[in-house]
Amino acid sequence: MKLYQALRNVDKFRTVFDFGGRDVAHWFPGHMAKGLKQMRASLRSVDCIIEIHDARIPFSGRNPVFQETLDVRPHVLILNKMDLADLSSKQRILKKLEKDGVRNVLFTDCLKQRHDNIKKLVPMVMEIIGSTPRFNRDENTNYCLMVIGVPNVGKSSLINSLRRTNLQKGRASRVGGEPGITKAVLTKIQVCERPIMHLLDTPGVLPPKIESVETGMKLALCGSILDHLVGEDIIADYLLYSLNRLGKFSYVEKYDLQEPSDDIQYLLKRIAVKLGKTQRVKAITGVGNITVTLPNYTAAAYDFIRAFRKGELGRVMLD
Ligand SMILES: Nc1nc2c(ncn2[C@@H]2O[C@H](COP(=O)(O)OP(=O)(O)OP(=O)(O)O)[C@@H](O)[C@H]2O)c(=O)[nH]1
Repeated sequence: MKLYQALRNVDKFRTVFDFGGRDVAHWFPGHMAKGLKQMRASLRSVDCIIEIHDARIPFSGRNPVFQETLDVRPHVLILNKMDLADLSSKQRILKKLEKDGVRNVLFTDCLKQRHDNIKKLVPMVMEIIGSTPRFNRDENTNYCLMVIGVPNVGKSSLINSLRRTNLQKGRASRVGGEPGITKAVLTKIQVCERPIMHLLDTPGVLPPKIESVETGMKLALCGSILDHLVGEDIIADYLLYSLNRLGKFSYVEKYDLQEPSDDIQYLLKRIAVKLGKTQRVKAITGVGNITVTLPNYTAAAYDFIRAFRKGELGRVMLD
């Protein structure tokens, strides 16, 4: 995509997104409150909290209930899916997090077979625990960590990655493409032999109250809220708005457009035609029956969102 071509359009892009008076209350399934309660109850036996969040939204959608635990236990924030994130402003992110009291941050890509930062986690945790008086069991050399995070952020993948790295063992935790796959509450899984370290895997929990519709939309875009609860069409529109705002125009070439567009209907039509996601519908008109070809907007929206989540539309920073 030629930059000058794209820049010609910049004035045409929306500068704010119209959420159309949406209410996020129903995006938070009730069963998550139960998960949170169980996690709180288990905190006593935990030496360190590993909070995992999406690197594309380092400030949005972290559960404030998790943040409360920061004062209670040592804490590491893992910003996962770094392969999908534009980390050119990494220093700004780290500074802002530090201002918010988050000092131990690690960026990870859990899909990589061997990732250096995954190797760093155990030593980092040991150092943090070592510099904090151990609360409950001075003599005990076994460590217990709790992994927390919003749905679909990669908790299971992290655990599997740690086991691969530290124990040369395979999968212990089921990885899923849909939010809410980790259903069994608090499974204890060993991730290291020396020292003996266990992790409590927890179900993904969303904040009880999502701070704004925009935060909800960012969580949805990153796959933490079931698409149909929010609506594929609006997620796709928010994605287009975000890509344009960030100047990420690789969708133009991918979908054979002439130039960037801010019109989601137009884009979805093009995607539907390109991918053959169209339906032939019989229409009865005043002059007889005709067959028209209609784009399947929902299927096209889904494809657009999926391409983004696979990283095919470029790396982004949504915060
Ligand atoms: N690109 C990318 N994808 C990842 C990464 N880590 C995990 N994923 C993918 O994200 C999806 C969710 O991963 P899981 O490990 O099941 O996430 P989870 O947090 O355990 O999910 P819940 O059980 O729903 O809470 C899967 O499709 C993973 O393959 C990463 O570092 N990069």
